[in-house]
Amino acid sequence: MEIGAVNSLSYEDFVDTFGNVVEKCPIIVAAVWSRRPFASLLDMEVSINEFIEALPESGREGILRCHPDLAGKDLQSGTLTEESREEQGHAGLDTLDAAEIAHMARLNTQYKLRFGFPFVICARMNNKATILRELSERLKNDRAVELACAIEEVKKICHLRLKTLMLHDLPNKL
Ligand SMILES: NC(=O)N[C@H]1NC(=O)NC1=O
Repeated sequence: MEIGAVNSLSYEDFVDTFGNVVEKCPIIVAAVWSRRPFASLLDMEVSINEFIEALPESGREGILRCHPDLAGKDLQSGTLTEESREEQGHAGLDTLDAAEIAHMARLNTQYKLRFGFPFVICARMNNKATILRELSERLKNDRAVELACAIEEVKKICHLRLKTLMLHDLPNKL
């Protein structure tokens, strides 16, 4: 997929196509559309990241709050977005036993009580063991450090979603 084809998309098609590169936050690509033409996919990704970084703290927290819990109720009830389902499946979170689900839920709850947003990590770059380890470790962070760390994970998820779209899904969509 050529960046030229992306640059020629109407904002409706652009948002339809890239709306979930940041989970349930289509407003981000809707805003970034006006920064076209992009020189490359990387240029578009940089624009998304700059937009996120320019948000006030409440906006960055809001992005995190749009993410589903890992191995949480959306996974159990089949209501995850397609992207999130694939990512959580890739990390093996769809094959946890009851004790592991309960353990993850306890840590997720502890994390949310401490920070006021859900634990976010790039599932495709992890597995169940590293996710549990990171969840326990990051619970010890200061709030500001943790917010920055979680936003970096959002950027990693966005990077892989963009790459997947450009390599596989986009030729079928456009
Ligand atoms: N909570 C959380 O990290 N969710 C996500 N991580 C990821 O890779 N996909 C998600 O939906």
